[in-house]
Amino acid sequence: MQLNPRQREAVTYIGGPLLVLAGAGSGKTRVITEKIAHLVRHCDYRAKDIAAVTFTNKAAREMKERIHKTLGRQACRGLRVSTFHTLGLDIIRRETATLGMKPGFSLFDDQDSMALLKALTDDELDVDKSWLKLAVSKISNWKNDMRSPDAVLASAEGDDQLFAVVYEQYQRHLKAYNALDFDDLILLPTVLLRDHPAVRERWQKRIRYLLVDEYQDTNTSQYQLVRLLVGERARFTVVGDDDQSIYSWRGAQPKNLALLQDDFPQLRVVKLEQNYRSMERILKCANILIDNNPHVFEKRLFSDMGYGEPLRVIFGRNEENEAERVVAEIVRERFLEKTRYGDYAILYRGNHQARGFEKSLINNRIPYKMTGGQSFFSRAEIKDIMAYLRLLVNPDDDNAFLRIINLPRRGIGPTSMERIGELANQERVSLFSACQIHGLNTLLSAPAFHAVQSFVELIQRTARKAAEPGEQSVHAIRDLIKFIQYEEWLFESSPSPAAAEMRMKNVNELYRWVSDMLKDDDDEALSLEQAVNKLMLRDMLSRQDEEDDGDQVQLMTLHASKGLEFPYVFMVGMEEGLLPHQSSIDEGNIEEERRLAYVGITRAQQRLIFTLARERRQYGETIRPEPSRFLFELPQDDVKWEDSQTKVSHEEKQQRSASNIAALRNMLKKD
Ligand SMILES: Nc1ncnc2c1ncn2[C@@H]1O[C@H](COP(=O)(O)OP(=O)(O)OP(=O)(O)O)[C@@H](O)[C@H]1O
Ligand SMILES: [Mg+2]
Repeated sequence: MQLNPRQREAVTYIGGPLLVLAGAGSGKTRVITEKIAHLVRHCDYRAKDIAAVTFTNKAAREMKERIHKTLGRQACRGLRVSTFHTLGLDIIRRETATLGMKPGFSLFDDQDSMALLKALTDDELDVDKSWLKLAVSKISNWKNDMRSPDAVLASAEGDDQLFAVVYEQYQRHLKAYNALDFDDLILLPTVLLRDHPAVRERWQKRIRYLLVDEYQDTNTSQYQLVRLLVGERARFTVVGDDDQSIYSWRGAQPKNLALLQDDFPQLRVVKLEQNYRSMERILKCANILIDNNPHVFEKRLFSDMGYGEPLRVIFGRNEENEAERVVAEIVRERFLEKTRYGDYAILYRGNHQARGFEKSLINNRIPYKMTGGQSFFSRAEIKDIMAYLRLLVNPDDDNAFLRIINLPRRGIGPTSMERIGELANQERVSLFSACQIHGLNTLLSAPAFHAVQSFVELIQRTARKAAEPGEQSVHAIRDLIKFIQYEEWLFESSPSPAAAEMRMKNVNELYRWVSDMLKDDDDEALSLEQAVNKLMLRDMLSRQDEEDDGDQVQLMTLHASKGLEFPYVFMVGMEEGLLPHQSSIDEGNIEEERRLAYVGITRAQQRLIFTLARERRQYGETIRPEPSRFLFELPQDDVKWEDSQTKVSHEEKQQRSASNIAALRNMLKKD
């Protein structure tokens, strides 16, 4: 592939700081990878002198692969390609002594931070979830703005005074726990480099050239880190697009783009104008949409990939039907056009929207991969309940047994477990069988023995009921979850009631999922054993594929899709309240949502389909959402809305498409 003249200029210019400012798909990331190769091949740089920073782990992985392909693995040794946070962690790890930290620190995620804040405030204040969230975000913002607790305490007014006190305590406790939160990963190295000239010099020598992708999403402390790392020599290239700035909620400052020019007067700016990713029509729609936002920088973007087909808008009856229709579309195209599953991406605003799509893909046996957001089956609560189900269908499943024998707690401790284990070994039977061996009572304490007995009875009783067809087995599972008081256990063991509620919602979802399989109306009802195996297989497959992007439909949030591209894209949930998100509507922050829509649209290479639901369940009630305002901002000549005829004929169409899928599936099976 030939670089165009502007790209070549950006790649070969190493005389001073460089900013590449250009729209989506114009080859900014490409410039970064080519430039790394150029530095190693033609300039006096070794791979280990170079660091490249991207925004997500996935993007870092992809970038590394691209460079490996160009330079070969060997030549890439020591090259740092990572996210800001990983780079920060790297610096912290090597500088624990200067930082006055004990080695072996732990990292706190948002949930941990919330739990700590709750513990700190519990005695004196009666705080609710939204207060805690506000506290977390205030503290995060202060950290991103590099303001220490002391500085905040000195200047805080009104409500902020209380938050400042909490910030100070929170920070003290983190230190006592030898723990860091997410924002510390940037803040600590930044402060360290700022205050210790010797350390700063060491790192400036270590990282002789710095490249930053998605520069528009850096926040103040990240920008300071960049400044400190590049120092006076200012050997760096940053690339970005102000129209794709979508992280203001994490303190990202698109104005950092302008700031760069002030801080580095010798900055060279290169603009790229050709988009090599998308068909012209897709690009036109993206450009027209984003024109509704005010602009600081003038940018043009054209494509000569051909005009392409119209963008489409598809309606689902409800959210389930929306997911079914997307999957039907994929199945149909794959059959008719011989496309690959891996060519499809389903993009949504929030992770909670993914569930229905996962379900529909699984039901149709379509491989998929979910990026970011935790996949359903890796959640602890799902693993717990799955372990119960596995034990019901296979009492000899020792792993399942071990997971749940004392969960929820029933007083069967490690000593008892050891004894049961020894007995099982001795008799060469499974743990569950060992629990039924005469003589176990002499090995365990009386309470532990009784607990084991009632556990065995519970499993046997439920397994008998669950082996009956349809309704009966569904009830058996429902009764089991109630009987073990799993919900109460979640509330006891979760960091917050909100977390417990969310986990219980997942459990209910799994329950609904299994029930549907057990009492399928079209004679396809599965036995519990079949259902459990199907789910397990799905789980194993998805784990196996965690690292490799095989031929799988990609599921991710719009935020996570930044920088990526796919031949066929579905932007789902195109409704007021979802995109733009309700909280942004309330806060009047539509511009950021529009940029998010722009990011989504510009991921598509050949085909783009928007979907939405006519009805959606939300907090227990059914709402009838309005189509997203962004759909109306597109040039309507280029958008084909699915005709919204009367409901009856609409449903007829649904049925027809459902029976079409069944037919297609049968044909594919024969393939
Ligand atoms: N000169 C070129 N000739 C042909 N294809 C190119 C050229 N430059 C880039 N491309 C291709 O265009 C696509 C988009 O490039 P890239 O991902 O680098 O764009 P980007 O500006 O980083 O986009 P985004 O803003 O979405 O991150 C990639 O498939 C890339 O390989
Ligand atoms: Mg990019």
